[in-house]
Amino acid sequence: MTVPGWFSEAKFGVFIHWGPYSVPAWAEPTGELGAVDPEMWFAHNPYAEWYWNTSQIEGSPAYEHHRTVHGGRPYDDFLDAWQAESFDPADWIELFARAGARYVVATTKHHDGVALWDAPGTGTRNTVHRGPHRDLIADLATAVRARGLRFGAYYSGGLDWYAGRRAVIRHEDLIDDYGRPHEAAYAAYALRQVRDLIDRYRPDVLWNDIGWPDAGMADLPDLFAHYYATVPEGVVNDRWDGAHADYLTSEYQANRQNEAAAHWENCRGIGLSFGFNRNEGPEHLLDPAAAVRLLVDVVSRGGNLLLNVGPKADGTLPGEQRAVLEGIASWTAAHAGAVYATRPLDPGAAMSHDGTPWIRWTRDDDHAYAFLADVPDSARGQVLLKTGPGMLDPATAVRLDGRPVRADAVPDGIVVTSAELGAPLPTVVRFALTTSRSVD
Ligand SMILES: CC(C)[C@@H]1NC[C@@H](O)[C@H](O)[C@@H]1O
Repeated sequence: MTVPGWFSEAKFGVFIHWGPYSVPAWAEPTGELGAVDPEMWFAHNPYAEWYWNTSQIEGSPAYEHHRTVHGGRPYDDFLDAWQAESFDPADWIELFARAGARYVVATTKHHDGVALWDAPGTGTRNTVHRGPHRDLIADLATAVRARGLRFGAYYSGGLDWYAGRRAVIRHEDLIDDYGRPHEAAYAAYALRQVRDLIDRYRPDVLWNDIGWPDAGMADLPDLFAHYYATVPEGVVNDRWDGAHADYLTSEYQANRQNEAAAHWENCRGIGLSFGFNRNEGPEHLLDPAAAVRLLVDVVSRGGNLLLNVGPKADGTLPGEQRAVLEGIASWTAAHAGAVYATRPLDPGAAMSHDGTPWIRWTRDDDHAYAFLADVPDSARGQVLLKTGPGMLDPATAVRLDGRPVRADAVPDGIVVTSAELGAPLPTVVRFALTTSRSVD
């Protein structure tokens, strides 16, 4: 499993889930994938992008909502209701870039089968011919690359409730493969669309989801060969039913075992949903400090964070989600050097710590970076960093935000003394790695 340098150095990407589901924008903020009782999941799905499915499960709150608010109208109506009248891709990408994102992955076709480009086989059921009347993938790819970021394409190969089987997925009668389409006709349909995405947009990331149709598995070696020939620095995720993976993915708290891989990416929403969910309040969203600490934790363990935004149907980013990205941006402005193009610090060199204080580490060739947060008042501005003997030079301690810091060697590490260490947003102290010991 190998990845191009740009991907391993990127550390942070932004995911975009945008589609007809952004019109109802309705789900129950039940909880995080991996922490919700699977028996509850489908009928109380917190993923607003699953609205077509959830709203067809009789007795579910989404079913009642769809009946009473939308009169049980066909889901297809939401494509025409989706106008994207305020869509300004450059504004989105500017915010993502300031927040420190190095790549952006956009849904090109989610499970509802609606394409955000003039996809072959969709006729007029796409955003070029209906709803926004725009090639949203071209708009986004152009804006992303104009800002110097990499562009990735998400494609739902394993589920397509329009071109594939329309089985409503309920827990109690869960079809062994979630009602996924496996027939040859759908496999050909999906293959043609992914090849079109490659040829038109040359995505730097090929992010497939929910696997690939059985009848199409034999097509994949040639598809990947074509992809790498077209995009030499391209990278492919792991959701192709085992056919191939340049890196592994985890989602919220699910598949965390994949984070032991050499290359991995954790993805989640800023809230509990990928598509915009009007029912989410501040209590359901990461605040800036939690988002930064999630990024730091993932990077300290050698992964990338792909953090999702769910735009509204009009093309604006929800204010609460913008605020989180702005918070990440202001922290990143002073601390980028401790995050990007770094790698995990050998556990033997220094210990991370959960709780109070919260401690994480990264390193580059010459320095180690300690991230400190939630230092209790009782610590009176002092934190013991448990480090291996002679690995870090306390005399070289520098706070990246420029505030004064003192570091003293003690028998089992280094004591750092500084004011205002207790912020929920991490304070970063940089140390020179001594040449006396290799810490790799
Ligand atoms: C991680 C993200 C891409 C999620 N994958 C599983 C989907 O069912 C979900 O809606 C979302 O796209």
